[in-house]
Amino acid sequence: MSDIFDPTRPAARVDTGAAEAARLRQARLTKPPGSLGRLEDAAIALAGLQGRPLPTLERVWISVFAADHGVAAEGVSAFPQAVTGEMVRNFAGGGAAISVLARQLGATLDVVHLGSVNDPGAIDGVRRDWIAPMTANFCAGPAMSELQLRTALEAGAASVALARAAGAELFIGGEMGIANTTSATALACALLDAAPAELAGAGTGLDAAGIRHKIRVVERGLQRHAGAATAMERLRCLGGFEIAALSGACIAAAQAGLPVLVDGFIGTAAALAAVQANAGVRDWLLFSHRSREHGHARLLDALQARPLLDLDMRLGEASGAATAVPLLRLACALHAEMATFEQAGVSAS
Ligand SMILES: O=C(O)c1ccc[n+]([C@@H]2O[C@H](COP(=O)([O-])O)[C@@H](O)[C@H]2O)c1
Ligand SMILES: Cc1cc2nc[nH]c2cc1C
Repeated sequence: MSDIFDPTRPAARVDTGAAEAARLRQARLTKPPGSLGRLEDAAIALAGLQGRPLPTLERVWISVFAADHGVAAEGVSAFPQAVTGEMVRNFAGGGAAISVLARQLGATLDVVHLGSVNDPGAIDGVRRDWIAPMTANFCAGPAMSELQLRTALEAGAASVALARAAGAELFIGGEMGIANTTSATALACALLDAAPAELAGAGTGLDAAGIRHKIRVVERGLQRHAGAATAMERLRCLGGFEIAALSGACIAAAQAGLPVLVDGFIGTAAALAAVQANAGVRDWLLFSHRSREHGHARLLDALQARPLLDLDMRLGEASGAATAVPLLRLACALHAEMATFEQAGVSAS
């Protein structure tokens, strides 16, 4: 495999033989066929993705990418921009939601700082892959230069390479970036040819007037970048460093044959950009939850994705994906450890 990250290189093939073996096993387990519902589907899907009839999820890797957004200057978030850099420290210090969830899961938490306005310098436990303090305000020009987009995509691919080297069986990408729901909304509108009012939501907690203002900001961005015709160009003009890193991670994981569990609204917008750039990526994506963020359901529909959970979460940081891991682990354990009708001497239909 080449070391140079090429987003257009095709995704790996899913092992349909392993998935079929898992399907046959499910039919022989001591339960009415289909009675474990989507836990059965999850085990079968993971078997195909991991290329073995008995999938496991012992080693879970979580990368959280953090970056600031120039569009924050338009007053589109309920929180100040300084929070992005402050939360980077909190991730590494163990006090953020994802820090707790990762500890509970025994998962690796990889924190990647791509840029924030209050540069804290080196922080223990944070990988610094600095691009710039923030993106440019997309109302005024492209959010990223071509080099910045490439660097951000590669940051995601580099995290996937680390996950693989650590033997990860599942990759989870998360994000932190004040104003990034505005970026993700603009990107999603461009990718889906949707109106901002259909996709814009409260983010960290805007009121109705705040959401109306956010819609106008997204409209200005879309007008400014109406000429962006490809998924990657839309990502460059309207996205963010952490969003592009998530897209790069989805693509690199799919190319390497590592399943990805997608998080919330921002993660799904990044995944959609990845799939539009490289269609085979879709096969490698599992969807964890439906975020409370208004536009998430529409994004999930566009990807024909049915997430496992619907808990009104809207935090980001990979928190929704991490919360779904215990369910996936239960699906694997049921699949591997239940007795068959034959073994248990139970009469089949
Ligand atoms: O993941 C989600 O669905 C989600 C929904 C709303 C907000 N967030 C988080 O909130 C931040 C962005 O919100 P905002 O209002 O500043 O655009 C960013 O750090 C995200 O991780 C995340
Ligand atoms: C405190 C805080 C934590 C977050 N984590 C992800 N997005 C966030 C936004 C805020 C404001």
